[in-house]
Amino acid sequence: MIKTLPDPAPITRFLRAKASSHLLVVAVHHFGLFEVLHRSPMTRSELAEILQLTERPAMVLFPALCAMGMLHVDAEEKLHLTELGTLLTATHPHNLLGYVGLEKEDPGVLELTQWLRHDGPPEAATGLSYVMDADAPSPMDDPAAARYFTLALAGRARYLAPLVAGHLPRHTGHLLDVAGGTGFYTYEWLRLNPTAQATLFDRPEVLRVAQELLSEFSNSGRDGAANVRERVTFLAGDMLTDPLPPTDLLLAASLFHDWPTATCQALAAKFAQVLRPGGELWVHDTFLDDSLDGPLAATDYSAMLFMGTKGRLYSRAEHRAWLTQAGLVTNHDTLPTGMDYGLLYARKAR
Ligand SMILES: C[S@@+](CC[C@H](N)C(=O)[O-])C[C@H]1O[C@@H](n2cnc3c(N)ncnc32)[C@H](O)[C@@H]1O
Repeated sequence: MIKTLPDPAPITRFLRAKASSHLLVVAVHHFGLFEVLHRSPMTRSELAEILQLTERPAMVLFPALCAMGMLHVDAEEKLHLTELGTLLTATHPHNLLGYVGLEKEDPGVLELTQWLRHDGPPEAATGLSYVMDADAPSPMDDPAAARYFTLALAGRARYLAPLVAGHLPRHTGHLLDVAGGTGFYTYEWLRLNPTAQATLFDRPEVLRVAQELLSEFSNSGRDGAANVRERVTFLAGDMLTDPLPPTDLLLAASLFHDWPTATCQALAAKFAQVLRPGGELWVHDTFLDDSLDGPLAATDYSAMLFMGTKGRLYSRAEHRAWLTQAGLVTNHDTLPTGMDYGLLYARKAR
């Protein structure tokens, strides 16, 4: 049935398209970015310093403006205005500053400006979804909010999980699905691997919802679905601080994009440690291009994540750097799944 469905990517692209609009207005009218670059091309870090942006906001804003065709990156890694971008500078006789300025007081634009300046909400960690750490109470630990946010991901997981499971190795061993949410990625993989075992690791309130969804999955009548239940262990915990069980395969689906770079590095190292020799760490996510200038679907998604979590989207090269630092062996395979998502993986030496 899944194969006959259209890829829902256009829906999520339109859903997130407001991010481009808001980022453009912020850059033009609240940060003066186009005037700065009009005076002189410069590297990302030089521009971030002038605009007083830290790494995460800069890595949301600059790739987005490149993806929109307003900036480009030269061979020396300097950002320039494109010819289109110069239409947003005051000295251009045909500039559109007044027209774009009609949106500068839009509440979404003002909120994004504030978040980019603070690298997050002005009051620490309030309003963040999908993350649980020591900074503030998490909605993922509130029964109603955990149910709401987990079920919000169910449609995406139902579509993508069979595609992900089809790419993951066939195995008789153990899969650890960290921050597994609904559990659909685990259930679909176990269906294809009839003697394997899996652990779904997440917050306790999320796992309550995942157990209900497993009942639905087990009773679906699909081939191999009925005996999945007896091969899943639900393990509640905090992936940042609690020990994780040893495993042959580890799946990190839509996980790294919720966290800042330093946390991603620490998690990659922790995940690598629990892999058995020859084990594999699989990442399922949307990736920025390694050139950090698109694609637009990714830069819009990255801005939406910036406004809701502690993370952003990262490039494959950024992921591979963490995995290599963690002692794993990476490769250059790119495995698209759907909805602008893809897989990458790294192996632990035997
Ligand atoms: C964006 S969702 C991804 C869920 C699932 N992997 C998917 O792709 O549908 C992030 C998940 O991370 C979980 N999470 C956040 N902080 C966590 C923590 N400290 N320990 C364990 N899980 C955590 C959340 O409860 C949520 O289910």
